[in-house]
Amino acid sequence: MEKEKEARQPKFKRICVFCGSSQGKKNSYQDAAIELGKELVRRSIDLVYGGGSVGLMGLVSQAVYDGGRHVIGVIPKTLMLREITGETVGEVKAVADMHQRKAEMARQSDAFIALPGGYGTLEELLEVITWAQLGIHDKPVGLLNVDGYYNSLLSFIDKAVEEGFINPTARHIIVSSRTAKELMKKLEDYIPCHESVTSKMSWEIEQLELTAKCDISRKQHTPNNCKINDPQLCKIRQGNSLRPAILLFFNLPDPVFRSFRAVLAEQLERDPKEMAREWERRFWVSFAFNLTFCFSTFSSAGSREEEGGEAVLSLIPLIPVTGGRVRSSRSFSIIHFEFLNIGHCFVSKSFYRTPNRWDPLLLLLLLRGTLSRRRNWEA
Ligand SMILES: C/C(=C\CNc1ncnc2c1ncn2[C@@H]1O[C@H](COP(=O)(O)O)[C@@H](O)[C@H]1O)CO
Repeated sequence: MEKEKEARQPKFKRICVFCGSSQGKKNSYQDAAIELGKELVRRSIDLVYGGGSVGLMGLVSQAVYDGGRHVIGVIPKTLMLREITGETVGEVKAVADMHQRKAEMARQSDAFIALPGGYGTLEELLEVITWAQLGIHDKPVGLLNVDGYYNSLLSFIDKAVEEGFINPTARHIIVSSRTAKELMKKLEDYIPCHESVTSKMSWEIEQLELTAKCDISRKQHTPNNCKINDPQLCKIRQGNSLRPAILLFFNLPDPVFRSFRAVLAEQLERDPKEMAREWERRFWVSFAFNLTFCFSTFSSAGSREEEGGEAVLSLIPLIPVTGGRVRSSRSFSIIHFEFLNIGHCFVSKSFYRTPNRWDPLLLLLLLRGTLSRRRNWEA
């Protein structure tokens, strides 16, 4: 029964559809847009698209909306005039510009599909393919090749592979098909097999660094507005405990722990082996620190945020002040402690909500995790 339920779960919750703001000359293009909308509905998938009701965009969004699924139209404020884009069905997300629109559409979706379209569609399609190649995301990208509309693009891409401009493994990023049903199936079966230029996590970290820097410069220019603008972080600063996060870190399975450490080493421009040795040397200091941390709470007392835009967290009452930089993204935050050059940890946002109370079970888990970590400490 459980298995059956699992099998019926859609693989994708939301799919982003790129398509023409014009309808195209052949009826088959319009039929395909409507058919794709209906296929999403049949599979209980919501739609993310560029907003508005013009062209194929209007047809696909109306079909999904009429089928009772959620529709999100992401649209730059300047394009919001009804004369330009028509009425948007469902939810409208206003963004500042075309760059933000693409980022938001990508962030909201689990996969991408391009229907026939013009420059706008091609640009959006090629961008998500490029992002997949660079490892920014690993979501499938499908081309609905209605009546062979994209044959020449696919031949061109094959030529670019032949001529050595596209890596043959990256050719597989594009999944194409002539019908919506078949395309959906292929997208569900898609497994990324190209060599990513770099890992998704490195991109997220890079993004966090940038956000942090932007935050800092924003704060320097607006001294009265220097609070970190993250409700989750505010929760920490109001005194929530991060103990389980530390437990998470210490109890991580070895391969995950090592890959975190490798990412950190890369970020800190350190030799991973040397860093592992240093962590080992400082193990007991690190353990004492984390233990203390485990029974302490965060507070904003002594925060140096105003000065440099960095969150300096006070651990009270056991350690008066220790420094740490907090970088937040949608899915996780990095609390990068600089206490004695140890104690780096990644924190899942969901852990912020933990009730702030002392729990002997947490201590046991910490000890268990720490000791097993100690045994498997080597690089
Ligand atoms: C030019 C026309 C209408 C402009 N209205 C648009 N409204 C919303 N989004 C648009 C519009 N035009 C382009 N886009 C974006 O580009 C993609 C489609 O562009 P294409 O060049 O038509 O392929 C689409 O996904 C939107 O994100 C009247 O034709």
